[in-house]
Amino acid sequence: MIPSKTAGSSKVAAELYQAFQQINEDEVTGLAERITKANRVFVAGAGRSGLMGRAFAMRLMQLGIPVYVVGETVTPAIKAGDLLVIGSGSGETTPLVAFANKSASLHADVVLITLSAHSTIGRMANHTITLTGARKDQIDADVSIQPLGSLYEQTLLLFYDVVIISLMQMLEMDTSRMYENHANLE
Ligand SMILES: O=C([C@H](O)CO)[C@H](O)[C@H](O)COP(=O)(O)O
Repeated sequence: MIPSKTAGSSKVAAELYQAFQQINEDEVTGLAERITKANRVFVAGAGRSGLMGRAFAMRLMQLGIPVYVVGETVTPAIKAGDLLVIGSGSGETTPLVAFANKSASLHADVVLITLSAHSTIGRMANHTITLTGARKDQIDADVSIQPLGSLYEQTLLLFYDVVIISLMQMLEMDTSRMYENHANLE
């Protein structure tokens, strides 16, 4: 579908607002609690979904939470007691299926944030959080004027940011303490 020339920004804002209204607050606090209970947090995702995961990992680090991005050279082995957070709209992206499988076999906690709760990763995860949006392969779906999985990826980023706010409350952290952990080699 080719978007019309008018009102693109207000349509994007409206569909993002609608997608975000579907988010259950219990899912936000539930993920925040899982993060506080985990020994370490591993964040995984591919492509644009992975970029949102990296942004989330940065904020977790600034909160003082031990966190790694899967695929980085300094990322160690996942173990029982750790948490793997996967952001995948399809829940079918091949390397992420392998990460979920390996983590589950090692008894790490696996959480998937997705559009597809019944996907391959959804069936393996200990917990699945379902967001609203268009899957990247549903190119004719009438869910969004944006291409591919953009609406899902934006909603994922905002969901991650709301989890950070919940963690700030739980850990009694404020933005000035988080700023102390901000990168200074940039
Ligand atoms: O980069 C992506 C693509 O541009 C879709 O908008 C996806 O985020 C990437 O392909 C990963 O897909 P999912 O695992 O299905 O989120």
